[in-house]
Amino acid sequence: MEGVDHLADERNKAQFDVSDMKIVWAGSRHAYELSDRISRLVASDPVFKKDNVSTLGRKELFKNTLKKAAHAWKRINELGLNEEEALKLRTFMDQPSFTDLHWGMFVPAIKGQGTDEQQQQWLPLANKMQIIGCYAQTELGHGSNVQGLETTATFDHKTDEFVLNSPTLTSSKWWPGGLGKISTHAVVYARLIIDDKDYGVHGFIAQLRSLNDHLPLPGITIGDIGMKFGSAAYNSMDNGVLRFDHVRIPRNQMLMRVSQVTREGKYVHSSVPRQLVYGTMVYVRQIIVFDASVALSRAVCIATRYSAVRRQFGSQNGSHETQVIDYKTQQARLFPLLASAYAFRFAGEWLKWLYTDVTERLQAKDFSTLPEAHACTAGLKSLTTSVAADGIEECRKLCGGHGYLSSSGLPELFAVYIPACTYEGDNVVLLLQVARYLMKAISQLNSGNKPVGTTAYLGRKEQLMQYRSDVVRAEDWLKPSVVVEAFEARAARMSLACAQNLSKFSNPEDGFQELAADLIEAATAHCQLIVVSKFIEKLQQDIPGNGVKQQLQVLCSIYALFLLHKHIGDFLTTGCITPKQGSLANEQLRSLYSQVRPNAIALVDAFNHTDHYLGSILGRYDGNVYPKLYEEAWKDPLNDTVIPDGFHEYVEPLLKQQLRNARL
Ligand SMILES: CCCCCCCCCCCCCCCC(=O)SCCNC(=O)CCNC(=O)[C@H](O)C(C)(C)COP(=O)(O)OP(=O)(O)OC[C@H]1O[C@@H](n2cnc3c(N)ncnc32)[C@H](O)[C@@H]1OP(=O)(O)O
Ligand SMILES: Cc1cc2nc3c(=O)[nH]c(=O)nc-3n(C[C@H](O)[C@H](O)[C@H](O)COP(=O)(O)OP(=O)(O)OC[C@H]3O[C@@H](n4cnc5c(N)ncnc54)[C@H](O)[C@@H]3O)c2cc1C
Repeated sequence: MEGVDHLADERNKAQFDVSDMKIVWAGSRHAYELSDRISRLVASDPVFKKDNVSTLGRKELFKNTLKKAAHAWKRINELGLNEEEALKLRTFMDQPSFTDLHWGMFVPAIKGQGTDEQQQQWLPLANKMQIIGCYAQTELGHGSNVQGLETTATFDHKTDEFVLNSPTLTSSKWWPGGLGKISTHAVVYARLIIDDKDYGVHGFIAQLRSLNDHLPLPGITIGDIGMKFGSAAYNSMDNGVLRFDHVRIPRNQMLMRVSQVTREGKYVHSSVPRQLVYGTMVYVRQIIVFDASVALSRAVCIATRYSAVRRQFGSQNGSHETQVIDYKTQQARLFPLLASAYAFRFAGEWLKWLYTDVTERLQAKDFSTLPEAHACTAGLKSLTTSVAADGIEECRKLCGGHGYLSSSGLPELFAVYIPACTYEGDNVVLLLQVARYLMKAISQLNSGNKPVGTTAYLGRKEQLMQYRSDVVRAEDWLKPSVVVEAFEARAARMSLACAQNLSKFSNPEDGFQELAADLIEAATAHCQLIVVSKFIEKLQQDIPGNGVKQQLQVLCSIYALFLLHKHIGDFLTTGCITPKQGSLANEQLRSLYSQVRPNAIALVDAFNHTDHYLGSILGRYDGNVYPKLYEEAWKDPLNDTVIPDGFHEYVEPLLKQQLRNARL
């Protein structure tokens, strides 16, 4: 039944204009048109075909990735794509490769931490891909504890060079993507040593491989760290190991925007805060939040479309069985994830704005919003990637047995996505950073320092401690102010309780360690408040399109009330709401699920994912699942022959032996 839209009835039920929602999802008409054009370009290019990658061995997979990365670069140049378009093309290629780190971390690290001269020296080479770089920070012994890194960069007065060295096994760089087999250069994080004095971790540009024959330069040991989780997944990336044996680099290859070393070996710290050495991580965390909405939207799109196609039970007098999407349990698992995808999209948009704002301020030497930018990027990175990773796995279960098939696209999506909970900062470690930020804001309340930005609500401490929700009917929970107040009161009370408990310790650090589990719950409540608030703020904007705003209002209420339901313990124990108000929220949630139901397919269509990008038979736009699943099974390499390799060698003798035994 090629060409038939099996989901047409579902699409006809929609109560809003999908084409307008596509623009809201993309962020602007320009962003929509760009994504639409580039995703189709990639989907129609046979080199970017990806339905066979999960059956490739590591070497074949890696070669296939190199081929795609080279082809992407060729197409970018042939078509004269700008930076934004090129990024989209690599995104829709949908196969992690060394280029992600080159463009995503190496180039931004030089831009953020290099002086103007250093940028002029290195960026033209990197931008033309005459050199390929990676971000070599993590070591075998330390990832989270950046200050604990062991690689050294010792200044040699005589030669005006730094000597890079890996003094211990645990100082081996371990994990950097693109390092293992491809990068010619790296931004290497190492302890700066001058005259036996340790100045802490700084970034250095080091050449790793010859530009003539690609062999490692003298003194450099380098390789891939081996297979990772899943089949294809992140195995298309050459995460690497690197050791330096007294490798010399010129002094001007230390990234010197934040601090400098002079020819005389004098360490000079500029007025720029030292934390800017961590700036590339802030940049990438902000991208990762945006990416979380994309990853979750892919899984939700697959699970929603398939839930409308799949039928189980409920047939009466020969009628159709029930579509599984009509089961309330399916809705209660799926629709909060749909709402979360939208919520993270708008949180990501806001975070991008915050990041741009902080960058502009930094140029003007205003560093005041850097701590807020760090706390928000760290916290939202943690929150959104954890939800997206768990959400992808939930979507797999929502698709029943077929969700476990590689051709559902979900196992691959899960395997490639879950390291996002670890890379760019372990999610727990990052929440602890948020908790520190909150405790600091609270400790400053009495000194007249008014909290600003996302912690401004803590300034209304007295009012929030008095707060009691005035909800009396289920519909009251639809009012944005009612929701925001409840979330603010819960977050404030959790943080204030932690602060009070911390004050009982004579050594605050001991208290912080002891109360860490409570602190990350308070940090989570704060981050959830940010996402809820940003969704609500988005809805205060003018949103054109027939029925679009109404749908987003429903999703926003689902996002908030689902969280309230899930964390009901927090809201009750802090005394923000009563059990009765909690059950009214739940009642409202059920009604909201019914409102989403007719719009569900259109809401996932609004993501505008091509079938190529989704890479899922269950999530096909046309819903033609069964014939395609059946067809796909026959393509498996095991089905190339009727009798598999090894049968005659191992199984046939066994069968024959058993038959002989039976005859005796
Ligand atoms: C297809 C195309 C896609 C392309 C799209 C591109 C995407 C690209 C691909 C991604 C693909 C994955 C690629 C993974 C790449 C890695 O994973 S790279 C390695 C990442 N590593 C990490 O994230 C390590 C995590 N650890 C850390 O960030 C820090 O060391 C920690 C945890 C913040 C602790 O730092 P610390 O200095 O020991 O800590 P602490 O004493 O707590 O902090 C000192 C002060 O600095 C502040 N601070 C700490 N960090 C920061 C910061 N970052 N900024 C500002 N201030 C900070 C603290 O708030 C504190 O301030 P005060 O309280 O003193 O005012
Ligand atoms: C796929 C992938 C790609 C990567 N790419 C790069 C790259 O390109 N460049 C690069 O430099 N690095 C890269 N990394 C490394 C990555 O950034 C680190 O693995 C990450 O920052 C976590 O650090 P860790 O491995 O030291 O974890 P650990 O800190 O050892 O974490 C182990 C456990 O300890 C807990 N823990 C640690 N510290 C604390 C604490 N203070 N309080 C409470 N609990 C704590 C954590 O929550 C976790 O449960 C990559 C990693 C992966 C998986």
